[in-house]
Amino acid sequence: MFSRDIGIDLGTANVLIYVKGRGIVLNEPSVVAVDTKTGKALAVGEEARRMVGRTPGNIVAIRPLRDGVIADFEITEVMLKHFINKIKVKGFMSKPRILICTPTNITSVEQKAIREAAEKSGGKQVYLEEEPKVAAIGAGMDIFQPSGNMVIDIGGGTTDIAVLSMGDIVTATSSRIAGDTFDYEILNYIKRQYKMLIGERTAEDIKIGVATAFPDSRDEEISIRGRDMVSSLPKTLTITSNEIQKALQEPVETIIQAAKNVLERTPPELSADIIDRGIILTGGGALLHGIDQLLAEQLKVPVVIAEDPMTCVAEGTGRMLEHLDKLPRKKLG
Ligand SMILES: Nc1ncnc2c1ncn2[C@@H]1O[C@H](COP(=O)(O)OP(=O)(O)OP(=O)(O)O)[C@@H](O)[C@H]1O
Repeated sequence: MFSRDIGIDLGTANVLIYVKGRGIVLNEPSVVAVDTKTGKALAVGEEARRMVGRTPGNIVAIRPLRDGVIADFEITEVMLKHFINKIKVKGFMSKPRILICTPTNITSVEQKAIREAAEKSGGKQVYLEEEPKVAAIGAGMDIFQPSGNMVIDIGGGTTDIAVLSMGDIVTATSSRIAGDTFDYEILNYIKRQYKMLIGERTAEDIKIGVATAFPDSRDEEISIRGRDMVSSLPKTLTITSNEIQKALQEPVETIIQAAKNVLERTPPELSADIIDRGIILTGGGALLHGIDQLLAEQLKVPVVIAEDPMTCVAEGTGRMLEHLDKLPRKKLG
């Protein structure tokens, strides 16, 4: 066993771990299945995700980071420990230095909790770094030059929007409207329109399978199953892209508005750079069909989806691990 530095994208939907010299070695959902009678964790990650919405009464599948905050400190710690142990078993390391990415708007209490969870999971030194900065680096932007770069990272629980220059954030905002909100809006739409209850997993399948953010740009159908609210019996429905585009209008508009606010607060020289370089979209929400097209139309700036938007943050931690010794003292644990 030897010590290696590791980077963690501690996301509300997925956790990715990057080991220096190896690349991404773990990519699992941020879910823990807990026995409510004993309080014990029964499964973590992919195994626990398969249980979401399908557990008997005494087992709950918890997403400890729901909505971009640490909703459950203890379970977050259990999850982190489990994942770090899992890669240790593969023989990667003893006491690693850990770089963890967090959303921009987390409180100092939450920062402390993440740091402590990482330390208790075996981290020798823990460094915290803001997610949009690392996402931009992972997407291949050179944020260390004196010029403006803009990134919109749409994750499961948070959307982070930032303009970066000379290695730091110039203007930024973080919103809790992201991938989970899209699922929630779809679930509510089906409830309102068809009086049918569906689970979160089905809502996500609809989003991936047929949804679009840009009107009339996608023409797909999906057959879904749920429970009829009137008869309480199982029911099958066909849902189309057009109706889901309308159901998602409000949260999509909120993200556009947040991006406009960031642009309005951006110094003009940097705005000019952003027109030249375009905005980079990262995070799983960047894969929402048509979101790039709509943002480009509304913001009047070119918009590009990163090559592999869901791994940008983890890849970014990988690049930052090369310079861990040079990170500012304030970031040291
Ligand atoms: N093809 C797709 N179309 C639309 N949304 C998608 C697609 N693929 C994944 N997603 C969504 O991306 C989100 C997860 O993205 P990601 O893994 O980047 O989030 P995270 O980093 O865990 O969250 P956060 O940044 O909020 O902490 C989920 O809401 C998921 O449904």
